[in-house]
Amino acid sequence: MIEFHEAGYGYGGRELLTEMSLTLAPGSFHFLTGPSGAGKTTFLKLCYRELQATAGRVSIFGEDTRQMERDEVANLRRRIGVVHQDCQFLDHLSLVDNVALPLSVSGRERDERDLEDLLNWVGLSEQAKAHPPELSGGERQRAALARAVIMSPEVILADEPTGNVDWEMSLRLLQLLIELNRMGKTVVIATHDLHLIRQAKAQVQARVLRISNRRIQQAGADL
Ligand SMILES: Nc1ncnc2c1ncn2[C@@H]1O[C@H](COP(=O)(O)OP(=O)(O)OP(=O)(O)O)[C@@H](O)[C@H]1O
Repeated sequence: MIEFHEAGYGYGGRELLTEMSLTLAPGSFHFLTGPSGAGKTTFLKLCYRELQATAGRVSIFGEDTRQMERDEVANLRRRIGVVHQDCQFLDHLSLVDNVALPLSVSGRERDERDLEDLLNWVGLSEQAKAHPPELSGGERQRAALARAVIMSPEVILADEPTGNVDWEMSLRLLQLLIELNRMGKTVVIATHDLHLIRQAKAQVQARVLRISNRRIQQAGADL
């Protein structure tokens, strides 16, 4: 589904990530961990071709991302839902309009019933008309997850989806991501939270990738 072949990423003469070879198989569940600044967000950006590898190659859905035209990139992005670290909402739009935004951007029709079901799934039906600044951290994170899945993507990439929320809300978000995985979606979660990883491993077969010294490694059973 997403394959790294000796891929690396550098900028300004500095190599941030190097010699990454790995496959994120369809339906797999991965955690991505590593110290702050190690390159987790950068790795996720390579997974949805927000960035291009500066060495080696990354293939997404069997396509080499190096020679992609703009419309190919747009097509690929529709198949990948991203939960950004900072959520990035438009504050003048209501929560439901923010969640539905990817539909209007891609010219798809919006089905109010589907939207209602989706907000219900993330427990935000009551807040549908609220504006982002009125939402709590946990509500924002759940709204960001709803927006990431509105286009029925095959892959969900979540960048610190449980940052700034309490443990109870972290577990709730984790359950939603596990449900998505059980529906067959490929899930990658970047997180510092080792408790969350342990919790997930009790429920789902998750691989843990750790970025250390610019390289990505599969973490051992100690996690
Ligand atoms: N194109 C670029 N130009 C300059 N700096 C960059 C570029 N790409 C990444 N960086 C830097 O590389 C480092 C890794 O960033 P990244 O956000 O991927 O790390 P991270 O592991 O997600 O960190 P955190 O856990 O703090 O979110 C940061 O210091 C970032 O500022």
